[in-house]
Amino acid sequence: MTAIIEINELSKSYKAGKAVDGVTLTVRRGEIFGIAGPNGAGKTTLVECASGLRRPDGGTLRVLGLDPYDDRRALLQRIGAQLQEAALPDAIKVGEALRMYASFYDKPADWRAVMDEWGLADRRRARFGNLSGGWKQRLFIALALVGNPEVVFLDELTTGLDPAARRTTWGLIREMRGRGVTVVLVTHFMDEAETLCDRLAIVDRGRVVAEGSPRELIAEVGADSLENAYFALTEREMA
Ligand SMILES: Nc1ncnc2c1ncn2[C@@H]1O[C@H](COP(=O)(O)OP(=O)(O)OP(=O)(O)O)[C@@H](O)[C@H]1O
Repeated sequence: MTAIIEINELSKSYKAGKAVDGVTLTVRRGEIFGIAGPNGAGKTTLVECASGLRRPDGGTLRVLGLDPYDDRRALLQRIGAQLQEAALPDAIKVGEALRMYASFYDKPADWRAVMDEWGLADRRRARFGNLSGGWKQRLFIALALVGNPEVVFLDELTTGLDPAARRTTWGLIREMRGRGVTVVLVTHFMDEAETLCDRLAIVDRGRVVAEGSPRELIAEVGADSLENAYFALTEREMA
């Protein structure tokens, strides 16, 4: 399988210290790849480096064959990123948001078709601020896809959702993969990673402590679930 993201010995420090400390990992085209780890492990920093938002201090990083920071104009045309809630004004309507985001891309998808595909047509005139958490997430997914990206980065997409909305969102993420989009998913939920991810990396203190399919990680430490494997791999954090 072709690598779509190749990260080699990547490091990034802030004033307080190293956030990413020699990370090496590969994401393959067409997979759902999870990044899990305790608070402050460096997951968001890693994703920000991969999507061209931060410049790493060391190591190499290629996304779709591009250097995310130096080639970020070209990269931004080919990736999708989940917005933070604050990125949209409450008053914007669903249809307006999709049309606006489509205009940022050279070769966008047909935003009306994306709106239909993701079940948002009935809410086209609804204002963002009036949507429930589940519908906001659905809009964020549609906005991440409106540029026709090859890779999508999702950071804690299901945090704060009720169980039904979470399950629906899992279905939407699988649908993305079904359409050939590679998905990088930062998550705190091991049930989510176990059911959704083809492979994942567990990151702790800026380093990858394990990488593989959920089954491989479970076998690596002889656990009975990914959650217990996660605790075994990161347990010194708990002490
Ligand atoms: N903009 C920033 N300036 C300074 N320090 C930062 C910045 N962003 C993150 N950090 C620090 O870098 C480390 C890694 O943070 P990061 O947000 O990448 O971790 P994370 O794994 O995504 O955490 P969480 O699960 O809590 O979201 C933390 O110690 C954090 O305090």
